[in-house]
Amino acid sequence: MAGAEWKSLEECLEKHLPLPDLQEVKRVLYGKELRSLDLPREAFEAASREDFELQGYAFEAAEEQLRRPRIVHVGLVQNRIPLPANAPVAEQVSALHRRIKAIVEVAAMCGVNIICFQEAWTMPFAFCTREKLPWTEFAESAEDGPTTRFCQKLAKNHDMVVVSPILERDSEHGDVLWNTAVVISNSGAVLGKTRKNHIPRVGDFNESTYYMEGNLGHPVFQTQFGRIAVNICYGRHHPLNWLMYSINGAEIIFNPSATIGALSESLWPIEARNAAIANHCFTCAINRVGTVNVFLCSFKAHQDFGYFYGSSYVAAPDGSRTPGLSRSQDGLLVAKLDLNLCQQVNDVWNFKMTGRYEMYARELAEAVKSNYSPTIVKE
Ligand SMILES: NC(=O)NCCC(=O)O
Repeated sequence: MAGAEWKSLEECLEKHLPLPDLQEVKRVLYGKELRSLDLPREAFEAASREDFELQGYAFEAAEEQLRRPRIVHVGLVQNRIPLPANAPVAEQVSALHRRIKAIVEVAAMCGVNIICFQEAWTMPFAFCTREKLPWTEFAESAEDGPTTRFCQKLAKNHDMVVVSPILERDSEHGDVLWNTAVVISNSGAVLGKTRKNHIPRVGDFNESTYYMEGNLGHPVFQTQFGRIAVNICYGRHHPLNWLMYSINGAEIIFNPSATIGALSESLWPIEARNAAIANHCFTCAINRVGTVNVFLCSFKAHQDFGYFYGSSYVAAPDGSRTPGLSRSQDGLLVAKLDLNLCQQVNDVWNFKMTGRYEMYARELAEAVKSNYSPTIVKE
């Protein structure tokens, strides 16, 4: 399995395919071609100084007579952990705050309205270890923890909605831990929070050791720039999880993740993109970068989690998608969306109209009963 040396699928295709073939391959793999965004030169200079990749693309929608375009710029951030996982907790968190501040400043230069960071962005992805300390020390209050206060400043200073996925400690309810995304309005106020509904039970992703299954359902947040929701990591394997955010009106669903090549890299380009198609909305898939292999873990087998392959991308309701960010470098992906595309595609494909939700609801209500017997027709 390739590590950092294999930069991206896109780079590989561009290197090896003759141009006419490349165009056809891209048409099939990525849908209609997206225009590159004309981002400011200073933004590229700052990104290069800070050593992260910057890419930008525009998704267009048809002009309408009665509605003006509903343009929003989203920013997706993927990053390594800047300090080793055995550095003091407070130093690791501060280093991550500094790193994200530098990237958000570039996002502001690019006119980003809504930015989302990777899953559990304030910590190394330590859930493979099954150890409690020091990892539980990274948990914070969603309402007024140091990271939320830090993000509130960013949001207000840059007039930007910030989606901040953290490990949450809920001290008002028995100190329970949750895998949470805090949504901070561009005014700087905490708009609310949403929690990861599905906990992985796969490989070394031993996350039920750390936090509970989300109990907040599928909230959608009305922001000044559009209605957004957050389907955290492993939730992307559950089509009904995406569906419920969409049923509640989400126009953009962020999917902050932490996943490794050996487990999921072949699923990655499909799942969020399929969710955008199936639900007539935009989806933003974000994955962290690099390895974490300095755990203080006593189980040797759990010391090296594998390679987090980045490759963050945005997909649109018409099935088109941006190229992925690098597999190996920190990055900021900026995408200009016209939210009118959601309704336009809905009117073409009609999945919301043709979906037989009432029938599924009735059948599912029966199927979850303990005395349910599946309908199998036999000779
Ligand atoms: N963080 C997390 O839920 N990872 C699970 C692995 C995956 O979904 O690819």
